[in-house]
Amino acid sequence: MRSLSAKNILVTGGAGYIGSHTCKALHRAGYRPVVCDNLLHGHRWAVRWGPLEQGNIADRQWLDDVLLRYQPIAAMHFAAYAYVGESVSEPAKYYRNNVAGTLTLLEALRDHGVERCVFSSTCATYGDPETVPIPDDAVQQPINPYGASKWMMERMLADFDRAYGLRSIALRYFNAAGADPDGEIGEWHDPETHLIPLAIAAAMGSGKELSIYGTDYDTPDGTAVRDYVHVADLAAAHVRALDRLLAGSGSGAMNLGTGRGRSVREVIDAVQRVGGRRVPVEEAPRRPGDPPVLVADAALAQRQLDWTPAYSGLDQIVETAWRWHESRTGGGAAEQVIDSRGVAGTKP
Ligand SMILES: NC(=O)c1ccc[n+]([C@@H]2O[C@H](COP(=O)([O-])OP(=O)(O)OC[C@H]3O[C@@H](n4cnc5c(N)ncnc54)[C@H](O)[C@@H]3O)[C@@H](O)[C@H]2O)c1
Ligand SMILES: O=c1ccn([C@@H]2O[C@H](COP(=O)(O)OP(=O)(O)O[C@H]3O[C@H](CO)[C@H](O)[C@H](O)[C@H]3O)[C@@H](O)[C@H]2O)c(=O)[nH]1
Repeated sequence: MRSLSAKNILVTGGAGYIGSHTCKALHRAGYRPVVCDNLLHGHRWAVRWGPLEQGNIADRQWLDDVLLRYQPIAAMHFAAYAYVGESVSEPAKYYRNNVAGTLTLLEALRDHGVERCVFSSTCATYGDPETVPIPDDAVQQPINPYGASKWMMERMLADFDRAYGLRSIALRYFNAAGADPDGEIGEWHDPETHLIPLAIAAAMGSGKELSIYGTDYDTPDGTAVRDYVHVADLAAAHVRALDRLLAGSGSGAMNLGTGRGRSVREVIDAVQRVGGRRVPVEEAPRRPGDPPVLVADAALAQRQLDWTPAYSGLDQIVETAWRWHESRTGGGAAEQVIDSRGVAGTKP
């Protein structure tokens, strides 16, 4: 059966955290997100604004079938593995899924005449930056396989543009955080490694102290500094990038961040302030591969997409994340589970 909607957008990884929030924004903007996700890290409950096609982007036959049935006018490509630490110990897994998977996807898009793609890139492509805030045209020198895989994916997209006319915008997000302001969806990674959900879980009594990874950085309070940007702002930027491509713009790449850095201790203070509960902490050594400071200069997104973050105040981010976490867990600790790899995580 063929769906004749002229506004179908193929969204790989649309059952994941940032992808699902973007599906909601796409739906609001009048598009129909067609989610392609293998549900390895994504959730069926997060797919609410269009159909779910379950499969792996490395499966060309499955992709052909989906592309034939929906005939999307563009793609958004979120599907990837994104654990920096794991990418160091298991690089093959990252190059296989992120790079080889993307190659299969791009070939399929090319062969089915899909000529527009918005891509999830990351500040991890910059490595340890020379200048902070990091300009959009800073040198990309990734320092871990995850960042390298994303850099390679950007390169592939640029080459596919030159050779086959596939126009793309790579959005290099800084630290995605927060949850849908309406409380419908939110962040649920398993295992969770991100600072804000871990700090909230610790405050709610997960029984685990929050480790502060590094207190000896050359920063005002000694802890690492990041640029936290609300996931709803990222979602809005994706829709703007898509509109821009559909209006005929050429390819590009740009940062998405607020331009404001927050230290780990500032984030902990915000969680305590918003949640009204203490975050139990322990000081721990630096996490390998963590740059001291990552802050965006998002001038290009401001100029080309007319994008400025609307929800990315730190307290706003923490409030939405706290509410989401509370709605999933009832304000207590989430059930602890051990997955097949022996990694501790939480169950929604
Ligand atoms: N979370 C962040 O702070 C952040 C920052 C910068 C960039 N990014 C990038 O944004 C994207 C989304 O991140 P997220 O935090 O939402 O991650 P996520 O794990 O929640 O979402 C990724 C989704 O892709 C799916 N997926 C992975 N490999 C697949 C495959 N081969 N075939 C089909 N589906 C597959 C997963 O099941 C998951 O639903 C990723 O590409 C990530 O690298 C995230
Ligand atoms: O338990 C924790 C977890 C994190 N941190 C610190 O908090 C900061 C933020 O860490 P996150 O794990 O939340 O985010 P990252 O900056 O490591 O990672 C994000 O940015 C990366 C680019 O560097 C990738 O794009 C990745 O997908 C994205 O989640 C870092 O300084 C980290 O060391 C802690 O102190 N304790």
